[in-house]
Amino acid sequence: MTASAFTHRTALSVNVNKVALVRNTRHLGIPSVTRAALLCLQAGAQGITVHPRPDERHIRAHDVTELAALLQDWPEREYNIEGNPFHNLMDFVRTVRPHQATFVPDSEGQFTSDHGWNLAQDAERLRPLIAECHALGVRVSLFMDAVPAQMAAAKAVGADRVELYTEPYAAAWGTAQQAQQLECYRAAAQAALDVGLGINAGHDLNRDNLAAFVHTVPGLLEVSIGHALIADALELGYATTVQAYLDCIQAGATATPTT
Ligand SMILES: CC(=O)[C@@H](O)[C@H](O)COP(=O)(O)O
Ligand SMILES: NCC(=O)COP(=O)(O)O
Repeated sequence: MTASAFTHRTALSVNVNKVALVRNTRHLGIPSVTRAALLCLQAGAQGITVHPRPDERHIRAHDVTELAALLQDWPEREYNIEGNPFHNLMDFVRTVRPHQATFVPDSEGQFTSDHGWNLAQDAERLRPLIAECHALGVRVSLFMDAVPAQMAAAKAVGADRVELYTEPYAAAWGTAQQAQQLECYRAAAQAALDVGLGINAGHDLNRDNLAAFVHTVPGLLEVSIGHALIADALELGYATTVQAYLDCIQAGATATPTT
């Protein structure tokens, strides 16, 4: 896969972790992760994101390879794999060579991502892994807190982009801290731009808080959104789905259904 084919500004990459989470509660293969990804791509999403955690609570190894095969049929769309490169991420990167690897400093079994890299501590360990990704043709984004002073360190270690961790912004949405939080992200993005980094963002972005973020944060290349988007997809689809089941019941009551 080549990163250069992907040029859309403020792309939406749909994180399908939560589809796998539901799928994993039965052995029936539904809902299908690849089918969900296909529907998102058909609906216009510019990319697909997964975060295959070591405990496989949601995305499993076969999902990563099946999604890579799907993305081969969508050459202008982006495949982004997130994870800790000191745990399982690099195995996926070496096998699949996604357009982008997002390095996230999660511990094994972590509930969800809740902080960015401490580069004062981890830069030297990250440097060779970033170089390996580049040798494989894979862009590297580092998951970072919105701290302007950290952006030069992200550039210095060899990252192409940073993904700004947006949970603090999302938590401040609708409170007196909203404007102050937005300013933190604007300043962090400007600092990243100033040193030549691309800017991604994600975590708890949703239909309420997204527009102001896109409007305020300069140079925003990509947002990856999973939890809220999948929840919305469920709710926005209830009416159609309930009607389809009522139609089945009606069909069974009025005629002998074909088997
Ligand atoms: C890096 C990031 O913010 C997302 O990958 C988030 O951690 C999703 O992971 P879960 O779906 O396991 O919460
Ligand atoms: N990188 C963030 C991501 O992929 C999705 O995060 P969330 O929307 O599930 O919080």
